[in-house]
Amino acid sequence: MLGTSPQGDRAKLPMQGIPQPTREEVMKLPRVHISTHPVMAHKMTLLRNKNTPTPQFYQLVQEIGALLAYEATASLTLEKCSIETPLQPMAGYSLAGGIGVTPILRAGLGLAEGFRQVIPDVQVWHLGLRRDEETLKALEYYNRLPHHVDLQVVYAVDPMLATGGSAIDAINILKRRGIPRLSYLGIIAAPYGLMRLSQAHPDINIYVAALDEALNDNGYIIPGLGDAGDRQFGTF
Ligand SMILES: O=P(O)(O)OC[C@H]1O[C@H](OP(=O)(O)OP(=O)(O)O)[C@H](O)[C@@H]1O
Ligand SMILES: O=c1cc[nH]c(=O)[nH]1
Ligand SMILES: [Mg+2]
Repeated sequence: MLGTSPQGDRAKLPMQGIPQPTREEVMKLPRVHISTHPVMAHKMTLLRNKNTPTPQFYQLVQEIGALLAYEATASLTLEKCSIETPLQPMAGYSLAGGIGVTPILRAGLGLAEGFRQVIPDVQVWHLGLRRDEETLKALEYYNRLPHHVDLQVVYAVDPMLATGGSAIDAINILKRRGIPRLSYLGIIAAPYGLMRLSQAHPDINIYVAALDEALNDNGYIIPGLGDAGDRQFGTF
């Protein structure tokens, strides 16, 4: 919220005057994957449209989550297994090791559902982070990460990578649990948040559906899609 000082001056907005990198400066960062799939571009346009109603928006977030999961899991390792088809035995493959998905509440919930449509056999580790809209700092309010970790990889999922504060904190929290391999999946990144996440955690892979222009003075991604949590859950 905009405030006024006792002298009557307008308080500074949180991103006002903060330099931001351009799209071109961040799109070549290592381990950053920006989707180029035409189906993704089609769904993204439907998602961004301000006239898309909540039920369709939530459905689209899940569909985009499934597409992102498909792209992000392309490098997972396989192990051989033996099965029998109705006709004969054969050697097949199964994904090696356990997989986890961490929705960053609330807005990550729809993405996690989409991820589970691609790989149903995942552990879901819920983590609640809420961005303080005045300071843009993330506050942790819920944590159901198990103490016993037997996963090969965890995907932190959250639609919006704005200042990057929530994503950086989420990855820090997951790293403290000793996950050997971590990735971040998001729908839209701002160059500023993408650069900060990549610098804070150069060892993780980052998958996003789109890279937008900038953050506005309030820390919202432009052109963006508005508030991803409110649009999924109808809380305007
Ligand atoms: O990169 P950042 O500047 O940290 O901003 C991004 C965060 O803000 C949004 O969540 P929000 O705090 O609105 O919570 P919500 O999911 O409950 O709507 C979004 O889903 C991210 O978690
Ligand atoms: O543009 C933004 C920034 C943060 N959170 C959102 O939901 N949207
Ligand atoms: Mg929100």
